[in-house]
Amino acid sequence: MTSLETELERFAALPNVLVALDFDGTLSPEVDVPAEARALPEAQQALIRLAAAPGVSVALVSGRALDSLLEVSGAPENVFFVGSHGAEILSPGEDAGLGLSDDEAAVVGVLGGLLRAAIHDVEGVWVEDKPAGFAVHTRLATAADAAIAVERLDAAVAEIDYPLTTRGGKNIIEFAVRDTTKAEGIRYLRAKVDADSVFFAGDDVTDEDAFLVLLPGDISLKVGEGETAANHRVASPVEVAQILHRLADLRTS
Ligand SMILES: O=P(O)(O)OC[C@H]1O[C@H](O[C@H]2O[C@H](CO)[C@@H](O)[C@H](O)[C@H]2O)[C@H](O)[C@@H](O)[C@@H]1O
Repeated sequence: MTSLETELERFAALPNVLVALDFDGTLSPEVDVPAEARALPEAQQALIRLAAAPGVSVALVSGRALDSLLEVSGAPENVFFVGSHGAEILSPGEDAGLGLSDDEAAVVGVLGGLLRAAIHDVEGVWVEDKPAGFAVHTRLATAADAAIAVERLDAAVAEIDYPLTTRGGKNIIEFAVRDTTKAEGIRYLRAKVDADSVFFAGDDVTDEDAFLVLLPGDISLKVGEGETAANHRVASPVEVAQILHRLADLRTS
């Protein structure tokens, strides 16, 4: 396999490129309270450098609700923000809107109560509201309690007569009325900026959807352990930040 350095050099020499990045676990180390997550300062600095470089479009492609991503990312305004696993897209200078249908809004209204009732007495498990559904966090629960929560949640959502999308992730299970994935986000962005090549880095199972729609000549970077379709791997967000700075150096040299 071609080395990452060789691929970065080729990528940086192209006229028009897209650098797309997952947030939690990729730019930010994982923390117990999602609202307290922040991009590493080195990563934030690299985003600013890349977003200022001619012919480079930068995007954050996250499972977070768009508002939450805007709050924690610290990214400059001239980047693309893709939230809710591709359901919310904010392009620089444009408006974003999810626009749930009445049916979708009604399901979200009922779903939250069912999920909360299902896990209310399971220690360390809590429900995060999102625009198109909910994320149930189990990071602070024991493995046994997390398993109880998942069993109860499965039973609760079975009561809903609607084709919900369920997504797993790191200490999280999500239920949504939209079935978008990060693949749609990457496809949209590639076309929007007419990218000659795409770099995408991510750490979680939902990032695999994005890796799977990358094309020959794109660069895929998995962060941390676990099976992946990506071609390259690093151990942590610290190394991601170093790679982004290397890209910025190559692009501006
Ligand atoms: O696609 P991402 O940018 O990786 O977002 C995925 C989810 O991120 C958040 O949860 C994850 O990060 C938290 C903070 O580090 C951590 O506490 C939690 O265990 C992780 O699952 C966010 O809360 C979710 O809404 C996102 O879907």
